[in-house]
Amino acid sequence: MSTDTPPPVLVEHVTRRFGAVTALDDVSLRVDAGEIVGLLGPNGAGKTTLLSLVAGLRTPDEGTVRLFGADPRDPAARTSLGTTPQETGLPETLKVREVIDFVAGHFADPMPRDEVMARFGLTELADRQTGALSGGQKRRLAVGLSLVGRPRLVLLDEPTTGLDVEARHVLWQALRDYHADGATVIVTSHYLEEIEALAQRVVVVGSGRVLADDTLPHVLDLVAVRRVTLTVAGPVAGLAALPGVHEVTGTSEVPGGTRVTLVASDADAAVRALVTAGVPFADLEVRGASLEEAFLSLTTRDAAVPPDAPAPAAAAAAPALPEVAR
Ligand SMILES: Nc1ncnc2c1ncn2[C@@H]1O[C@H](COP(=O)(O)OP(=O)(O)OP(=O)(O)O)[C@@H](O)[C@H]1O
Repeated sequence: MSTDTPPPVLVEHVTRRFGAVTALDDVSLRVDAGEIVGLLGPNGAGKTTLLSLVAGLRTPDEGTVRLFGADPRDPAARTSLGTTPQETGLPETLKVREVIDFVAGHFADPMPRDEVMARFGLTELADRQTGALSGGQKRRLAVGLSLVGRPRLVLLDEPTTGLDVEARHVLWQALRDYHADGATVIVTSHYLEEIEALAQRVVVVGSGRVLADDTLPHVLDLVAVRRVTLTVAGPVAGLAALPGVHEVTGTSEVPGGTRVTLVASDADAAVRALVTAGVPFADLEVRGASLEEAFLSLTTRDAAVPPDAPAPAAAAAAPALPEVAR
């Protein structure tokens, strides 16, 4: 492939608002051919909006979006695109094989029906009406349909939400196989597990901004936030400034002092600092934080940094994407 082949996805300084809500705020993202990228972020982060811009379903208020170098609203560019939205309506009375054939009829060189069904564990269900499929089966069919046209780029919005473990694994394997065949894949999820199963590169989106864009291991480190809960017999002001601590939450008065929870990226450093500083504490508990808390701490850390200030964590987390060689 020549070096000047346009990437499947190029998003530059895109802002998209819905009334007073800024769903995306100066977002840049480049995805090169053959990448499998996870978009990770809490509800309302802007993931679906970003995919809808890439798919040409919406237009940005500011900035540019290119799909294979073209305007995503250009039907020619979209012929290389396969998408599965969060919710898919399937014609209830059509059988699985009929729906696949119907979609295949729109493409010059579709994936054979048997191959679609084999990849997604649907072979036994070929003659079942889609209205009689389970949620997981419907989802597998919906994702399978997005691949019928052999797209070079696949956008999947929360492909396995609500599925049981087995259905989830079938879907993940099918997506990994399709990626191994050479496709570029972008998948959104709230679930770290899903992103871990699929993505090599992870883009963390929060409050409409790219908070991190890195390899899976680096992002796992970044979101490995801990909750350190302890009872402090004395003032708690100042705990937020301890090394490794992002924020102090859940303060309540209890016998013996104040019960506080520290959200920390480095619980060991925080506890060492507590001891070194001679903070009188008891009933220490250290637990893994939820992904939502990790997002929150990433968001607050990012927001706390003035735009011009050198910010190691935020700078490492959010490189200027178009310039970054991947
Ligand atoms: N059509 C719309 N009208 C008004 N607000 C919208 C619209 N679409 C999205 N938003 C708002 O934009 C923000 C981003 O939403 P978006 O659906 O892109 O987030 P998301 O990360 O995909 O969330 P989820 O994980 O819940 O799907 C949210 O605050 C949402 O309420």
